[in-house]
Amino acid sequence: MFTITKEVYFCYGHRLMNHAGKCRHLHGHSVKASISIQQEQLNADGMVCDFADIRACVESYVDEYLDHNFLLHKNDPIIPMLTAQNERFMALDEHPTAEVLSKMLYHHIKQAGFNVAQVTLWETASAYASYRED
Ligand SMILES: Nc1nc2c(c(=O)[nH]1)N=C([C@H](O)[C@H](O)COP(=O)(O)OP(=O)(O)OP(=O)(O)O)CN2
Ligand SMILES: [Zn+2]
Repeated sequence: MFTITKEVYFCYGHRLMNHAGKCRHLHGHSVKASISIQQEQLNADGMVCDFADIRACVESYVDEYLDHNFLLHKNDPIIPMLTAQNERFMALDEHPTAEVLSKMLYHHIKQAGFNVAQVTLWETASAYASYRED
C-alpha cells in the first residue's frame, strides 16, 4: 500500500459556543490541513496521484467555504448581527472544531474520487485532530 500526503494552509475565525474556557470567545487560527491518499498500485506515472491534483481539490473547497471565513454553530447568537453587517460566515450543524472541519474536508475529498486515508487539521502548532474511516 502506498500513501502520499499533501499539506494545505488557510485561516478562519470561529468560536466554540459551549467551551468552558477561552475558546468560547471569537478568535482565529492559521491552520494546516494534511491530506493523505492511499493506493495499492501506482499509476502509469509512478504516482498514487499528483500532489497538484490533491491541492486543487482541497483548495477549491477551502477557498469557497473555509479560508478567511467565520465558522459558527448554526445556533450561535452572533449570526443575526453578522447578517445585518453583511459579513461573511458559515453556519454549521455541528460545533466548528478541528475534528468537525477535518471530517468535512475528508468527505469533500472522498466525494471528488480520491481514495482518502486520513485528513489531519493542525489548528495550532501543538493541537491537531484527524478523521479517517476504517
Ligand atoms: N478537541 C478539541 N479541543 C479544542 C478545540 C478543538 O477543535 N478540538 N479547539 C479549541 C480552540 O478552538 C483552539 O484550538 C485552542 O486550542 P488550544 O490547544 O487550547 O490552544 P492554545 O494555543 O491556547 O494552547 P497551548 O496549550 O497554549 O498551546 C480548544 N480545544
Ligand atoms: Zn479555536
